[in-house]
Amino acid sequence: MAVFLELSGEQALIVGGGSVALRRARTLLEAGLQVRVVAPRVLDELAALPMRHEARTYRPDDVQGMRVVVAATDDAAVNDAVTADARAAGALVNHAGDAGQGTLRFPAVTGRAGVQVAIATGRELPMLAQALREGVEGLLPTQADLDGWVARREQALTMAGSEREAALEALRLDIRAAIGAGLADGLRPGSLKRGAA
Ligand SMILES: C[C@@]1(CC(=O)O)c2cc3[nH]c(cc4nc(cc5[nH]c(cc(n2)[C@H]1CCC(=O)O)[C@@](C)(CC(=O)O)[C@@H]5CCC(=O)O)C(CC(=O)O)=C4CCC(=O)O)c(CCC(=O)O)c3CC(=O)O
Ligand SMILES: NC(=O)C1=CN([C@@H]2O[C@H](COP(=O)(O)OP(=O)(O)OC[C@H]3O[C@@H](n4cnc5c(N)ncnc54)[C@H](O)[C@@H]3O)[C@@H](O)[C@H]2O)C=CC1
Repeated sequence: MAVFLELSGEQALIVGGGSVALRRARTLLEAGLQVRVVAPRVLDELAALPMRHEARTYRPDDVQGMRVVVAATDDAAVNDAVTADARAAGALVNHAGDAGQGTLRFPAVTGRAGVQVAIATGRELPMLAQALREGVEGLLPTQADLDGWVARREQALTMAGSEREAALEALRLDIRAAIGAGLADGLRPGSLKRGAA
């Protein structure tokens, strides 16, 4: 199920301190969560982030009170245990090595000016998610586009009856045309390579 979560200010636990933990820490901090990391060793880039680090191995009571838990150690048995403990404690949990055990999957994300696009492949194929993300990036409207469209929509909503419908339809067509222009640009000959012809 695809949803956008509003978890600003909530507590998150990341178990593990490697490159996956670093990616998850950046995502969670950007979303405004308070991040605690439990791992004997963490990457320097992770240590530099505004999070609390406890330099030790995982203990089952670490998940208590957490809204989000990430199991990202290099030990599959530990990740399995963290995931089971977190589920039992009612937290949302991501298992880095076997996402199907958890309740949270992390998509490839792109966005601009509040518009967000998240991509999941329904399997473990991150390079497809990354390629699709790159394809979508060029379609994102600018802040000025968005401001103009919001103003036009608000104006249309003050109208009544067929006038309102016509104004909304004109806006819909203009938005589609703008996105379509971005698509056409991305599909110029040679810009999409499907392997040897
Ligand atoms: C299930 C999922 C996790 C989940 O949802 O919890 C998952 C699983 C696994 N990834 C693996 C490997 C890598 N993943 C990345 C990068 C990303 N992986 C992401 C998502 C997901 N990865 C979810 C499915 C997404 C989907 O397909 O819908 C992205 C989009 C988001 C993010 O993680 O931040 C982010 C790109 C962000 C961006 O650029 O926008 C890189 C680095 C790179 O490519 O540069 C590598 C190393 C290269 C390689 O191996 O490909 C492995 C093998 C591990 C092993 O070695 O055993 C597994 C596990 C397995 O396959 O079992
Ligand atoms: N979802 C994804 O996109 C990806 C998932 N993976 C999976 O995620 C796992 C982790 O990958 P990396 O971050 O590259 O690992 P890594 O090897 O760089 O880091 C492992 C971390 O786990 C910590 N750790 C080990 N035992 C622990 C314990 N008992 N308690 C707390 N911390 C402990 C270590 O101190 C270290 O910080 C991989 O084993 C793989 O299964 C790997 C690459 C991408």
